[in-house]
Amino acid sequence: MSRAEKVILTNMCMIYDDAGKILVQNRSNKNWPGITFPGGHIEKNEAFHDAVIREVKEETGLTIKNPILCGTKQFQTTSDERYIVLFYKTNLFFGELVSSSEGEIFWIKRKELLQYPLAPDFEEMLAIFESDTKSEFYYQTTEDGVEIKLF
Ligand SMILES: Nc1nc2c([nH]c(=O)n2[C@H]2C[C@H](O)[C@@H](COP(=O)(O)OP(=O)(O)OP(=O)(O)O)O2)c(=O)[nH]1
Repeated sequence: MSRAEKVILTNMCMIYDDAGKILVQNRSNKNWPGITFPGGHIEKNEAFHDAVIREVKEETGLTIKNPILCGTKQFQTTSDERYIVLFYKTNLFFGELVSSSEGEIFWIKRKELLQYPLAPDFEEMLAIFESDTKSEFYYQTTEDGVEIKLF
């Protein structure tokens, strides 16, 4: 029996600077709207590293260097696909900030993040981006529904 499964691969990148700021996107997509980090779908035959650099460029105008894989997020879609988000972070970037149709891009102070209308469960995702001991955000399906697990 085949062990292959349907998977959707995406990425997301936390870009931060040395002054305590992070770059956020106000997603205009009605599907999972709100403040989040830039990112998008990984294309067929594309290295994960190249995909995050491309998505950040498309959505922010910035060119990032040395994105570091720092975690994952997963859930099962209603079409029974495994939806995977690869989390990256970097403080190396250059270029001019330009927003895309995906949503406005702007710098905020990290300590003020919770004052913004975050995308659903983004605060828990951020815990993974910023943790040295946890690297997985997982929506676990239980008899009572779905719960967030951080591993
Ligand atoms: N649609 C959706 N996206 C999510 C969820 N959780 C989560 O981290 N994401 C992230 C993964 C990606 O960074 C981004 C995918 O957004 P999208 O589906 O609008 O894809 P996109 O248009 O940005 O992708 P692309 O066409 O530019 O390649 O959102 C979620 O529950 N639903």
